[in-house]
Amino acid sequence: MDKVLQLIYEKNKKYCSEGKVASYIPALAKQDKEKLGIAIMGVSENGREIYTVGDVEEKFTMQSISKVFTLMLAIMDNGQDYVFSKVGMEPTGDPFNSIVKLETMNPSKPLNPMINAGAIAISSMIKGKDNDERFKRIVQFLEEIIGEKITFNEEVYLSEKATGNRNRAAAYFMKDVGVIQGDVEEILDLYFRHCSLEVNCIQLAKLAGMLANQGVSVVTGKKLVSKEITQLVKSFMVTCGMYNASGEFAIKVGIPAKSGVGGGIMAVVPNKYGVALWGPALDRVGNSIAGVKILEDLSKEFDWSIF
Ligand SMILES: NC(=O)CC[C@H](N)C(=O)O
Repeated sequence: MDKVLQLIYEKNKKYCSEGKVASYIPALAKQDKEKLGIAIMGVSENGREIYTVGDVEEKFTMQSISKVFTLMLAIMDNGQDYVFSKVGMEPTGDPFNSIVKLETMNPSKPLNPMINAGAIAISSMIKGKDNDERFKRIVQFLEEIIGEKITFNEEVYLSEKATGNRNRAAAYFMKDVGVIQGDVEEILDLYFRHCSLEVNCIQLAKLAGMLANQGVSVVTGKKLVSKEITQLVKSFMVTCGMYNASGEFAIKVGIPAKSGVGGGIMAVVPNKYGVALWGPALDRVGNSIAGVKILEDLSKEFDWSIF
């Protein structure tokens, strides 16, 4: 694995210069687009080693990858019936921050929990006496999976909070039509906070490992999520995880994956590997440009497609 990984890394490094770092969140524009890291965590009982190459120790913000974990918490807090009475299960051909379909859906609800509007609605369902407690529960959930502390990027959080007006528009619309209850600014604040949680590739591979391992932490061996819920979120990752490029990704790579505009991609090879990529240079839909190319090569090389 190590040798192949190195070759695939070298072959695809050039794509970094073809992409662009996200700049609509001003603090993300400071990221170095030449960074690239890959971490692959084995999940089988006798093969829990971790293979790495590149910038795997450096932290980046999870952004949309955090939506997978808030969705699991919201389902554990409220049950599937409630969650999906407010948020749909269908993919979209529109960008992740689009609000165009919010008004035309009947009944009015966001298409799925992986687009921004859906994830904001999911944030409103996380239980806790106040925002600090809700945020702490998200952090603790992630820490339980990887068995170590998770950090938070205050600069990115404040930057998005100051500029995230499209998300604000989606949230106020959803309040108006009854998709979300409660204080809109508080809900947005929780959403911006969980998007600004930081991981490195090694930690992200461990998070993916829990999903590959049907809800059992590969670090602590603790069962944290039911198999049913991990299947549900992996299905969303297949149909909606790579934004409006999810169809092409399913054809070319064929595994559940979720990307974030910080340049991270979390991918899952069921029962085998938790996979993490990080390259802040993004393609036109907002996925790590080198990350997607690397996943295509890895999937071909190791026959990862689930289809
Ligand atoms: N695609 C993403 O990673 C989007 C997350 C980002 N925080 C936003 O709301 O725009």
